[in-house]
Amino acid sequence: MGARYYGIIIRVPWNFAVEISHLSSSELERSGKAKTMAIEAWFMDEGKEDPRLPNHLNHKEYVSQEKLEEIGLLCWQLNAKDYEKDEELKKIRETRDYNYMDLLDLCPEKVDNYEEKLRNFYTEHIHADEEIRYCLEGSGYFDVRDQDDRWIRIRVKSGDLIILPGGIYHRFTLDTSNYVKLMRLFKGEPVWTSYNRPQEDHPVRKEYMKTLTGKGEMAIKAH
Ligand SMILES: CSCCC(=O)C(=O)O
Ligand SMILES: [Fe+2]
Ligand code: NI
Repeated sequence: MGARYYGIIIRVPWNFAVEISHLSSSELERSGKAKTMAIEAWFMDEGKEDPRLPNHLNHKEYVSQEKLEEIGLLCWQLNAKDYEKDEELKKIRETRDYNYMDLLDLCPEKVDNYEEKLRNFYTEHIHADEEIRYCLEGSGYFDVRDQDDRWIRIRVKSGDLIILPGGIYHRFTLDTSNYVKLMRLFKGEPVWTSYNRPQEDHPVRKEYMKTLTGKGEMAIKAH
């Protein structure tokens, strides 16, 4: 005799079901107590002159963490004051093999060729590897391009850890506070090489573009 079917139907609130179906593997990967509260991000008005201002659109348009994950970004909020002993950070580093670490104190007294570095940071580029930055003090803006090539501005402040996937077009600027202290993490020997746009033939760029298409197709199938 086969298993008997008792006809139990579990009703799941509709929006709860939607939330689960939209849980990305990255969200599932993020375990532990680290807060996954959305980091602040918005679409940029590209016509504005001062890159260090927030440069919102006239009608502010914020970007969700889910949207950021769609384009391959990951972010956590940790306790920056405790970075030397933080178990959450330790776990992220262990899980993702980030064995390299250094600190970048972005001020003219501590950085050689400060102005030139800032200019390079704000020149649209990609890397062959992930860019992992953990903001310990101060703040700044990471701008990333979305699927439609629009700039999304991501505000990082003390406690924000952000991972940009290899191949994503991005840039960085200080904000009007003019100071940031960042931890840089890396898997193995660090490579900081930047490839300025256009890089459509770069193999890592091509791989990255495939991850976007893949997600698009899945989304269509799921509907
Ligand atoms: C100041 S760290 C962020 C700048 C950047 O994109 C990079 O270092 O590659
Ligand atoms: Fe970069
Ligand atoms: Ni959907």
